[in-house]
Amino acid sequence: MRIDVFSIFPEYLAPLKLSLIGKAMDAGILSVAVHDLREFTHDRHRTVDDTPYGGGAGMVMKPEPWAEALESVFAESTSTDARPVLLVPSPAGEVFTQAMARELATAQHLVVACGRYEGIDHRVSEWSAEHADVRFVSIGDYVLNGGEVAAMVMIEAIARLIPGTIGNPESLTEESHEDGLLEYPVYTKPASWRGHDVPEILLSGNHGAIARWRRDRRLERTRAVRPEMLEALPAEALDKKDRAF
Ligand SMILES: Nc1ncccc1[N+](=O)[O-]
Repeated sequence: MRIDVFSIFPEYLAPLKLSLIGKAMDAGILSVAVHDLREFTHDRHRTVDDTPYGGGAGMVMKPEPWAEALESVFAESTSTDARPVLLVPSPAGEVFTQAMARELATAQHLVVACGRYEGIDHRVSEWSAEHADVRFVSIGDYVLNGGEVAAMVMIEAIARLIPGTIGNPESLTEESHEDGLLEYPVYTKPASWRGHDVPEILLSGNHGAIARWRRDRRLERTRAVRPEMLEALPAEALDKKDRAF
């Protein structure tokens, strides 16, 4: 997968080079390029914003720098069969979920437009729709100062699902939100620590009982913290023992 991120604060995206994403990039599984939007301006002040038509506070990002920036990578989209996906982090977007991360992990080319100020001139997304699949996506119902942090969140959630990125794919199976239940509590040595002991069952070596215990903890935690997730589960996802729990 190729990811191109555009921002007026490219240094905000520097942490992407660390840890898993860094390794995936070194392994050639993933390429992430961060571009400075101001490289696509031509005036002395490298202007990217202007006052909003219709009045109102704040500034709006001008269309032309964005069009030149996006054009520079839309054209390079290696795969002719799949159009690039343009992700626009926005509080007005569809909510980002694990299911969406899985869907986007199959894309060949992701382009992320990090807006600042009051947002990007809407015509940019209209124009982009001729060249890419445009998705406005929100990471949550709160307002950030720009799209950069949201871009980091989404890129990490997506990139870690690309085969080969995570060392042990097994570790992806029983994670929160992967199959509709929250994950079970985890423990490691020492067995007894400051008066708190690891649940006996986990030391028993009885793998069937351990699997049941873990499943019960997942049901318990999901019911306590996210009951709506339990309601949303398809009937066949819960076996008889689950329902008895
Ligand atoms: N919540 C947000 N606030 C500002 C920009 C982007 C955002 N988001 O969720 O993607």
